[in-house]
Amino acid sequence: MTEESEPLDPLDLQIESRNQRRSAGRLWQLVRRSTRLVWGSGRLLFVGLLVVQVIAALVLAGQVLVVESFLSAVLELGPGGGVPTVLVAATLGLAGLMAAAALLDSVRGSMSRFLGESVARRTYQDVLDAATAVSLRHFESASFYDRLQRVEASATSRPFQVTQALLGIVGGLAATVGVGAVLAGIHPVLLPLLLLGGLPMILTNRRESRREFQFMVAQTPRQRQRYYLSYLLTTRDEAKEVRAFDLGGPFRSRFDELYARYLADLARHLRRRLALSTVGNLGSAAVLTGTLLVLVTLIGRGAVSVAQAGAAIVAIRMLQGQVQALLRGMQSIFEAGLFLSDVDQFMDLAATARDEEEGDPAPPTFGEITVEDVRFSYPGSATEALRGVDLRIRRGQVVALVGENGSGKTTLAKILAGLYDPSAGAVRWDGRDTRAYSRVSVRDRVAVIFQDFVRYAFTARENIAFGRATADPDGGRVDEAARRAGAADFLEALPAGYDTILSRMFKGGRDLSGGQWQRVAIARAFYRDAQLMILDEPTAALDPRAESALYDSLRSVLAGRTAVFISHRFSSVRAADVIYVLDQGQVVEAGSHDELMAREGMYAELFRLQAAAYLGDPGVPQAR
Ligand SMILES: Nc1ncnc2c1ncn2[C@@H]1O[C@H](COP(=O)(O)OP(=O)(O)OP(=O)(O)O)[C@@H](O)[C@H]1O
Repeated sequence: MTEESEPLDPLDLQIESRNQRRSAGRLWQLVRRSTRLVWGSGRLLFVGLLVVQVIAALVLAGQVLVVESFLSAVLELGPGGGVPTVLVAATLGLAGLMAAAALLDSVRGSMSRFLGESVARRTYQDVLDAATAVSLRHFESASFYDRLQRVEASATSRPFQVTQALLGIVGGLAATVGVGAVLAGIHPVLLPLLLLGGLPMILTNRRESRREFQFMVAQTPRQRQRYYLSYLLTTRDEAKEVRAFDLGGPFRSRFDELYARYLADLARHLRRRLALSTVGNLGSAAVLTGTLLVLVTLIGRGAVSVAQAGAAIVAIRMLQGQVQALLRGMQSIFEAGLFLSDVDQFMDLAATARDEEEGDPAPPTFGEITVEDVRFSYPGSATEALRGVDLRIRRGQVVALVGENGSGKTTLAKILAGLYDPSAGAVRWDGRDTRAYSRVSVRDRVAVIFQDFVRYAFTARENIAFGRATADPDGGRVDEAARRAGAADFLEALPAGYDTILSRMFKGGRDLSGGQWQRVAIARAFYRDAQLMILDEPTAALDPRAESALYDSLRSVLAGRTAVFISHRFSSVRAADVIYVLDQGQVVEAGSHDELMAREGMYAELFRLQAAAYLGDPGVPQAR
């Protein structure tokens, strides 16, 4: 897994160049971005919470005032005298305000939890939309997976953090202003002193959240390896092989090792964070001590009364909490801001992909598809998978692609299906470059089934009808597609017929054999009813009878449509109208079976090799 020799991945650079400035401007920008996010997810609740925050701030300020009158009434109490009305009122007022503060706190907790979940839902929707919209080429990049992992993880927790941070800032500000005004009223010098106490924390918080983000970025690749190992150890398909090869132990050890490294890194990271926050807290405590000393001096000089001093201490205590809430909110928003930029950049990838999707709709059908000098390299790969491929496919033809492993057949199929754009050269439909059409409309005209088609853990009907998922499933067409693919008999025999879930993962579900699954996948392609059908090794798992039946019926199923199929079985290939032989990313031969046999080239050699293996012809070598 050495990355050094690999070409630079452009997504890496975006993280490197991430702007990590901390300034009032950036804070303002983040507050606006977060407000947009929260506002878009639940404006009523958000406004309600802001109102609650402001009321809570007023209640706090009110408490300081009531404490002052309470203390002066207590100090004026003479021995043996009755309890004055003002003291009773102050006591009741204080108790009422404290109860109100506690109540507001609970209300705020419930409301903000619900709002946080609503924001998470909205973010998750956006992330999933973007993940399905991004260009397929991103799925070739490790950095893309790292970012996807971070963004997915952030999508559930960070919106909540952003919501809390915003509310913390608003609440902290309101309370600081309210209580601060009361404190300034007691003596103006106390307020700036107290606010100064927040400064050391501002400075250390900045570094702390930057460290946090860097730590997360550094951990993501190893974290993904860990998730992958846990996936291998807990998923059904992998369970067979993991047991057969007794891989459970080795995978567990790797998992443990990765976890241990993570914990060691986490411990180091937390120690550094703790050191930073200790410095910040000690700084604040020093300023607070100074403030209290000033207060004592002011009492000594008679500049404030004892009752005022008592109220000031309560106010200082409260303000300290509020200033800290404000700072925590700011830190949180900076911290979440780094993740929000991650999310935004992820969304940008999807926006670029959507641009690629723009263009005229592809024509409903075509007379001829030409592939002209097409070249293609996978992102991050130095070698070309296709090196100047030319092809001509006429409407109604059955075209076969053959060649040895890694010769570029599947890559060509992906390009024909509109999943990738060529790096150079063009694919033309009746002379027009397909890049002029929206890719989604090109893909709409194509039905493609890859070797590693997906086995959806949904019903048999859905597995077939996903061939055209934008329309409601059509029962008649599902039956028809299944019949043509030779899947109808065994699907009808399932406990709930076409409504049986094709997985043991869910209750009442049944699994199918490899060949049966392949027929379901072929039925999915038939159901799509597209002008061009691309089948990548469609019969690899079929028994000889099923394979022969499929090819016998292929032309009638196609009914004048076009098919491109990839196969290593020459018995199926020979019936194709045109066969293209690929070798190391280039077409080296093309023609019908008879023409290619007469040429005595690569095709003839591979064909004879396979035929000899079947017939046991001792005159032909059976392996190279
Ligand atoms: N996602 C990828 N990223 C980088 N290189 C890839 C990727 N997929 C395939 N390749 C490389 O591109 C070349 C062509 O691969 P391709 O899958 O098109 O071959 P193929 O002819 O379909 O092979 P097979 O018969 O084994 O299915 C190979 O060298 C392969 O290693």
